[in-house]
Amino acid sequence: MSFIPTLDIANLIKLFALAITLLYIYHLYYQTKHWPPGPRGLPILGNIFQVPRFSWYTFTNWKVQYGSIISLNIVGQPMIILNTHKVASELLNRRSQIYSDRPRFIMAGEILSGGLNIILLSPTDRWRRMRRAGHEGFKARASEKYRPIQELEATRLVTNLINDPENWSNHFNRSAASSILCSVYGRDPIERKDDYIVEKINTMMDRLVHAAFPGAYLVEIFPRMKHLPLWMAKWKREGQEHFTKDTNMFERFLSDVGERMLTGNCKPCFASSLLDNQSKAKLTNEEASWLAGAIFGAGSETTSSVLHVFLLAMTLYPDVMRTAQTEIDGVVGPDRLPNFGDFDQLPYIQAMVKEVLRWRPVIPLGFPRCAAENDFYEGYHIPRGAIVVPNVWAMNRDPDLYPDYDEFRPGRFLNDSGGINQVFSDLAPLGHVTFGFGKRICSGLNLANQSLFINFACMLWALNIEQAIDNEGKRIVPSRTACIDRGIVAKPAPFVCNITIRSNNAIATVVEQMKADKKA
Ligand code: HEM
Repeated sequence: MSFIPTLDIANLIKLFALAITLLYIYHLYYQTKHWPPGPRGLPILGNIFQVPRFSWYTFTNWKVQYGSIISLNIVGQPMIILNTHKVASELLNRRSQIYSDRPRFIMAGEILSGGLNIILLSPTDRWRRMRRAGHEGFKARASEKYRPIQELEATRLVTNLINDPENWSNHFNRSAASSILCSVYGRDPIERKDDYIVEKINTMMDRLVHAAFPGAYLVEIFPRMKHLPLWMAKWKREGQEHFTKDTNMFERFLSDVGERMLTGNCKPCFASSLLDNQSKAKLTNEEASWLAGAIFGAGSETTSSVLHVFLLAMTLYPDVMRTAQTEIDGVVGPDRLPNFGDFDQLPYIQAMVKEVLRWRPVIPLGFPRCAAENDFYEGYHIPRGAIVVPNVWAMNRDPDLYPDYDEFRPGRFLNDSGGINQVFSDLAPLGHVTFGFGKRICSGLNLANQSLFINFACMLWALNIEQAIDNEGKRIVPSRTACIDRGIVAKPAPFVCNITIRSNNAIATVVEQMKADKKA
């Protein structure tokens, strides 16, 4: 009897499959040998099962074990995690010609957005033209023209919090959406968070985030599927239908602004300056429409999530709240709400904006980049096509820059004479890296900073925020860490707190201010 299997056709196929698998594993091993260090994964599947939800915590723990740059293999797709300012600054700022690309999102970027969404675009000529137009609209000087809108929205937010404090989360969502919608499309403030336009754009953003999620669509793993005929690919058919509808919607929003401009009935807004400068900016109608729509999507949920973080910080750090209120009371007094004229005299509130963004970054893993070429960093190979993820959470908690990193302490951004430290550190000039890096740093950071400043100042002028008390008279301390991960944006898990008015005079002043705003 022979123990050597006979080489019939079935055994030949098995042998062939085994050889291919071994070759593939060897190829992967050879390829990954010079990658940055990282946890050992499974053959073929790599580290896919080691990347949990809220993965910024895991990546930050791995920093201790593997260092400032880590590599993972996600079913053959290399992923590089940047854990320190030094490595992020070197790659994303200094080598921006290699690292300004985004990973390819076929469903989200190419089918649902038709290659028109600035956030998902590769650094092509189209991205450059859109980016320039976005910069013109929201650079520091240009953002100042949105200050009246932001002051008005801050008063509205305070009014809503006085009238219905328990619904603070909805008020934050409405307020952020309204403020950015007015800035982008010059619309009147929206009354409800489920406003028609807000809902439409948010639904589109949710669809994009869902589509970009790893594993949501097979076409991301097998890109050739993109070319399947429509009758064979329901997902593609539906994606294209959404794209057509969204494009029509954005074009309608823009043409509506154009019509209001003709009748002299349009407030200055981003869309109106886009239309004024469209030919200079060399944007087609489709491009201009998508740029305005994407900007609303990029700015609304992010800003609202930061307001949630602010409330959590105030609930956990009453001393910080009182220090801020003392500053505001000294500068503003009891008879009017704070406004942007107070900006320079409120350095503690400016520092608070930085600290809220640092303490709980609402995009803890930034927005992914992609290596456009093979590259080497400190002897490690970063392969072309690798997804590059800046671990913003870890950087904002760098113990060398922020020794007590888990504490909410705005004072870290003040100098000895109590003024704001304009450049906190060469590695994190803004004091944090929550707005991203290099050529793709957030286009709306000036608008966002302004909005946070005026909202914090007005809320703290009018309101006290305290821990709620339960039925047994005990304080309800919200979790410092529990959060909701919405795909890219993360915000604190729901919590209760007590929001009360600081004085009756404040109510009267807010009511008067609202009346004046309505008249205007
Ligand atoms: C506090 C609120 C905000 C945060 C935390 C935030 C954060 C970010 C981050 C992390 C990125 C990716 C940067 C990178 O790749 O390095 C980004 C991109 C972007 N943000 Fe913001 N953002 C906020 C508000 C806004 C606002 C209000 C606007 C619009 C007025 C805006 C418009 C954009 C745009 C257009 C991009 C894409 C830039 C590109 O890919 O070239 N963001 N933002």
